[in-house]
Amino acid sequence: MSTLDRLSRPASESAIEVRRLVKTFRTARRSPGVRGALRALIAPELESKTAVDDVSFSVATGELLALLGPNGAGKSTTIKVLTGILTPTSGQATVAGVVPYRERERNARNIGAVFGQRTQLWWDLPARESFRILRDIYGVAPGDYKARMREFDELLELCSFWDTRVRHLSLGQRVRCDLAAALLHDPPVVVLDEPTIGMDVVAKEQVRELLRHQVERRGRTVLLTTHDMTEVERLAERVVLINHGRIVLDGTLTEMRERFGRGWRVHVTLTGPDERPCPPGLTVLERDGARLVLGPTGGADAVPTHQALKRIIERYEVMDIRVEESDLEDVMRAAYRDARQESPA
Ligand SMILES: Nc1ncnc2c1ncn2[C@@H]1O[C@H](COP(=O)(O)OP(=O)(O)OP(=O)(O)O)[C@@H](O)[C@H]1O
Repeated sequence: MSTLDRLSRPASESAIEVRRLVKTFRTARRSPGVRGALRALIAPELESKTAVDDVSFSVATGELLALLGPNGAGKSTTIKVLTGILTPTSGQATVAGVVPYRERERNARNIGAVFGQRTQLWWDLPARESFRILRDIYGVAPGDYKARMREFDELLELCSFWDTRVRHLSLGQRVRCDLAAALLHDPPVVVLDEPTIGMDVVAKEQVRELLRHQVERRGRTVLLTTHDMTEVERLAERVVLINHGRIVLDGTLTEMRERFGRGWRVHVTLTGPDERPCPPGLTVLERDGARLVLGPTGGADAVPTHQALKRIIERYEVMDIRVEESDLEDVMRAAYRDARQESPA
């Protein structure tokens, strides 16, 4: 599918469909010591771990979706099913209409994958050689290869290190090469598992810029996992939040803030201590002499912030006033805490 085809497709068509996906791993339980090792060898005691538990979501063509969740939530397992590395225990997944674990080769043409913690390049070869091998594997035409490498170099500044062996690249350089390699065959879908883990701020921004470019200009569909909330804020409009293998929320960033954010607070410094009751619709959350922290009574939507500010200024003699919104890190902390409380023991 060419970039032109992708850009002219209706945005609602799903590029990724995950329906009632379940993945259970069976592993041998090992008791400590030599006896335990022997027992595990002769009569292994198997235990089951359900990493993904009835997960359904879809990603529209040309959309960037962030798959979020705490450590061990089931994000990588979901991504591995989409790349065809893992076969689900039940349920199903399709990527650009192909069932990844049934048609791995066809799926490989439709999907580019980046695993921040692992490289897909040839460890002992210079990065440039890996690109040439991938070019031949995927049959990328020489003109396209040249044009794409030029574009990747402009966005990711690859040429200063692409003659270095992959094993000698720094983490940031290696992931930038991995990204270019994943996009070289122009796949309509890209999945990235923590692509910017351990990167410096400049390298992170380059990767984000490239992803934005891929979605907005190339019409690519991107599924991203990350623990970096700045990344989520800069790139994603929609998020799927999972915990213990189950979906906790599928919605926009605004919906996530509304559900898990603690809303806004107003920090006020008065000209002197003032014991008068606070204005209607507001509650004093903290009081320290002339300093007050006020919040809405009965949820963030109870009073609009501009009304709250007006009422505070009318009631008190104010020296300084500032509104504090809970940031995305706070929202995620609350979401993970909530999900933990709701999850099965
Ligand atoms: N091959 C495997 N065998 C057994 N258990 C596994 C296997 N792979 C993953 N798990 C378990 O499945 C659960 C989900 O793991 P997964 O790697 O999908 O989490 P994650 O959301 O990607 O976490 P993180 O943010 O730490 O990368 C974890 O409890 C993990 O220990």
